Amino acid sequence: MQFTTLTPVNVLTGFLGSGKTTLLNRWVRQASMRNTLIVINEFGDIGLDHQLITQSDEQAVVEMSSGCLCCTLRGDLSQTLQQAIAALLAEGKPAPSRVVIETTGLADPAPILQLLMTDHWLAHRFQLDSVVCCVDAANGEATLQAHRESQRQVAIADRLLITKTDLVDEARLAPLANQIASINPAAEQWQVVNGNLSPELLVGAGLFRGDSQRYQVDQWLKSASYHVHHAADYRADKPQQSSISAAVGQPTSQPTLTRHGENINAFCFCVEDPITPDALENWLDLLMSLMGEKMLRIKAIVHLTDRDEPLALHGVQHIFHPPAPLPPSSVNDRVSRFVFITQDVAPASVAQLYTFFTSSKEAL
Ligand SMILES: Nc1nc2c(ncn2[C@@H]2O[C@H](COP(=O)(O)OP(=O)(O)OP(=O)(O)O)[C@@H](O)[C@H]2O)c(=O)[nH]1
Repeated sequence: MQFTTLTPVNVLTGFLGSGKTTLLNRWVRQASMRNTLIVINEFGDIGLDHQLITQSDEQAVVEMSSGCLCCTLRGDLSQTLQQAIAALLAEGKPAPSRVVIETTGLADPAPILQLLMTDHWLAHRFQLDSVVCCVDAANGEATLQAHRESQRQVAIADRLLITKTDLVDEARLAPLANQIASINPAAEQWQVVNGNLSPELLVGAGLFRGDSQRYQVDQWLKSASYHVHHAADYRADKPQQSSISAAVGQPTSQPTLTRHGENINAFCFCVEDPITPDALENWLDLLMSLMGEKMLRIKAIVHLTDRDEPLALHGVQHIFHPPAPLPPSSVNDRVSRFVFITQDVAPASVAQLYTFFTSSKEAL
């Protein structure tokens, strides 16, 4: 896979009224956002948000209304971008150097990420750079309790912005910050008033940074932010978890229990020895077919028995991006690390399925 020519895409999500448009308006006015194509998805025939974006010659704003990108408009994203880019070129303007997609407040961002991986035209031209999620400081806690979409938006994000912090006391911010960190421990958190935040903090969460021309494996995977489960601890001959996973300083492994009884789990599964390609394929295939809907996001650096260079994997629900080979120098060891963000799937289920395929491989 060739990363260098792909245009970065930032997905801006967050529940209804959480401050997405306010942020976008400030964000795209920054000099570093020149030549950005903004796609705004709104419900209803007469969307308003696109009118709230200050337009200039340096940005193009296109609106996708009458439906939600995560449900009914999936096929339209590719068409919308193709038309918008063709229109820019016809006006003698350059193709965009970045695309920002603002979702509806009720959107599940996972299908939008899937689209970027599966749509042939999109996948060959764009790569996900970051998912930015706004969480309203005043309503965020209640919204998270009540709305599954809001939990999934937080769980899948690379950057979590607590917005409207001018409306609440410091004392109310801490519980919300803890709540969203328990759902998504690896995402950077920032507090924002009226969308005022440096644009540099919102971008650059992808595996490859075009501006630096390098792979940023640690910043992308952030495996150290998660509670770690080791494959060796789940072997049939070793029923007890070792003390490694209970080491001091490990993030909590407590799932975040929502009102609907759904657990968001964010964890890292480590495999010390290189994995056979068959075991990897069988394990991931079964995971996706049994639990795909509940796999919000998977990122992994994988070492296989039959190749020296590590592979980067990125999956959303049932879909995986084609594996990207990385230069061996981009990692420090041969440990495979899989970061999972799941809804209602315990780490033990993922680990035990892995054990099944690896310990019984002679029988397969
Ligand atoms: N006090 C305060 N109000 C804010 C802030 N950010 C946004 N708002 C207000 O909150 C309301 C909703 O903000 P929007 O930016 O439209 O939120 P949105 O997420 O785009 O809303 P939808 O498109 O309806 O989902 C607006 O009235 C904003 O002016 C903030 O930091 N402080």
